[in-house]
Amino acid sequence: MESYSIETRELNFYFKDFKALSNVSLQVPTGSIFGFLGPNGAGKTTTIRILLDLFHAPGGSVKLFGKSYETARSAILKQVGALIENPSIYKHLTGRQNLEVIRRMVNVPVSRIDEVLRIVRLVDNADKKAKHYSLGMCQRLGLAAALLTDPELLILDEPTNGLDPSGIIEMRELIIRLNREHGKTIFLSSHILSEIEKLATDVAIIDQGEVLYQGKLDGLRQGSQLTELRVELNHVATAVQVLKTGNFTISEQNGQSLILPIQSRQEIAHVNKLLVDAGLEVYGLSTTAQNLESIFLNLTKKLDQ
Ligand SMILES: Nc1ncnc2c1ncn2[C@@H]1O[C@H](COP(=O)(O)OP(=O)(O)OP(=O)(O)O)[C@@H](O)[C@H]1O
Repeated sequence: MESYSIETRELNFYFKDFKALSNVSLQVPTGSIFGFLGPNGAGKTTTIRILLDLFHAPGGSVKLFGKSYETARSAILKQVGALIENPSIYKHLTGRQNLEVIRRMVNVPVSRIDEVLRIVRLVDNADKKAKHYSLGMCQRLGLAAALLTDPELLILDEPTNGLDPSGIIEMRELIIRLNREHGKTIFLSSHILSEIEKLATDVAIIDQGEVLYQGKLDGLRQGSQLTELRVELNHVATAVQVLKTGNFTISEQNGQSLILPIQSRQEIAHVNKLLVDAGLEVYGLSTTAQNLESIFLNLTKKLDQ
């Protein structure tokens, strides 16, 4: 049986009258890099705060390593390292001194500082003041701090946010190394599909507080029967109106053609008939398999309709 480092059931969360999370149930397999993907405002940070016991979701349940915070709070927190957006770093101290401040709080041997500096590849800059660090180096220092206790699970909220391309690549490689070489289970949030796609073994997609998909990334591709239909015709604007009236969603349009997701061959015939019956001239109909980006967009767009 698969074991889960994180398991939540039916998490609901309100900010006053606003429902930020709706029945969020997650299962994060031990050993996975689990991508928690959703647009801005989807509820990722709120979920992460609940996972770290910073917010409480009444009625729902949160288990980390099969234990709940009510009975095993300190045992759980010893096994979790977190990086939530920008880490708090004393800019007037060096990287090493920053780690020393935290080391004393978490009470691990001094030798661990060199170990984590090596893991995040900051050894050469360890004695520079943090005010001279790039954002990517600050993020890696934050991760080094989270690694001091050698936790089993890392929870990272948008760890590549704001980084330049080389910082993004370094952070991505670091996350993969932490998973493969150091055996960490990694839960990481992002609003960028291509980021998650390059890293994650498993994924959950959240939008407007609801989990829309959960499972392997490949399952998302295979599970989606959707393909895209490109229609070339004479009056695109009129065609858009006709198809919207027929309950189709248009994903793209330009002067000569439009693109819409379709689920079956019958829908192709139906689209064609609607357009011809409306007096339009259809010059071409062609289908392509949807890429992951448009599967994601379609999933998250459905809720807005
Ligand atoms: N303190 C708060 N008070 C009221 N509403 C809030 C508060 N914090 C978040 N929200 C709202 O709850 C929803 C979920 O926010 P959350 O920060 O969890 O989203 P997110 O997926 O992490 O987005 P982002 O990537 O933009 O941080 C959003 O609509 C947000 O505006």
